[in-house]
Amino acid sequence: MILTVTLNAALDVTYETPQVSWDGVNRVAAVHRRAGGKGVNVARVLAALGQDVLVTGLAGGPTGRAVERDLDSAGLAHALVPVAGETRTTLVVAEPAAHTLFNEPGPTVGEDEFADFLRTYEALLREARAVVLSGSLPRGLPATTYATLAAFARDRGVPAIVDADGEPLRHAPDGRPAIIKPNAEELARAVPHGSPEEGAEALRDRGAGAVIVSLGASGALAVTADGTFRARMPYAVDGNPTGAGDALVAGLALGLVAPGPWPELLRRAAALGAAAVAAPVAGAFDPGVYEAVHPLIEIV
Ligand SMILES: O=P(O)(O)OC[C@@]1(O)O[C@H](CO)[C@@H](O)[C@@H]1O
Repeated sequence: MILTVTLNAALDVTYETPQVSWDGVNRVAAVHRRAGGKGVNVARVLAALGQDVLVTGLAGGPTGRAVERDLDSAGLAHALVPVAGETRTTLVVAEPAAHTLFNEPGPTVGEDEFADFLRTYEALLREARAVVLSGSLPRGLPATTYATLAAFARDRGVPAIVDADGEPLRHAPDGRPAIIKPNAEELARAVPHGSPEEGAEALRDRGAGAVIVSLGASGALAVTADGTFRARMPYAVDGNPTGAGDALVAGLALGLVAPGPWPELLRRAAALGAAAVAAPVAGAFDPGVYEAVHPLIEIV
């Protein structure tokens, strides 16, 4: 199976509204509530593609239980390690032309709780063909956490993908993951000087096998051992971009369990990202958009 790790799991709430009045009362047209956090979204996309997946991470309190119940009802296998703190809620305010996110920081995790997680992680790695390490870290965990988890997996022969921001992204190459996937803003924060290509090369020089930069409607950039490739999108897909990066990561994870030429892997990953924009909530994608856009993506 493919293991996805969501240390800062969330109950994702999406409010659809025609227009927000920031100093007034807003009536919400539609509400979606479901288990989220980036690794959960990756797992949803992989499961929809017929892959065997398992969700792990940390969950606590009534919100953590709501996350587990929602994973059960989605038919997603999970082994979330309990923590004393309360799992967070994230909120997307979705207007037709703007999507505003409010991400709570999440619980504070103790050393003993993380040690419990490591024991579970080690056991699950024995069955894993690839591991995805995604999203923010809850308070209490060091910025080296993803580097540690990637190195742990690598030592056991399991390739890892890291999708992180800030200090955890800066440290990620130290764990020598197979792939690091920042978006352009995250990459610019981690490597402030130079172009996205130079930034990606810098992360690769420091230990990542490949660096894939998601560029929103402009596609993606891949700096790999086989060369540098760009996915150019034929058109911009309208919708909710929240979770598009997670769908792209799901595509990259497929490439770790069934390797192929980078141009093909990148085209599929970029098509999944675009198809996720067409779905109203993170973790979903529109198969029709995927089929339509996939053959039109140019790889240069
Ligand atoms: O706060 P993080 O962990 O960086 O991001 C969390 C989050 O906003 O990312 C997903 C979209 O990628 C949402 O489903 C989710 O809750």
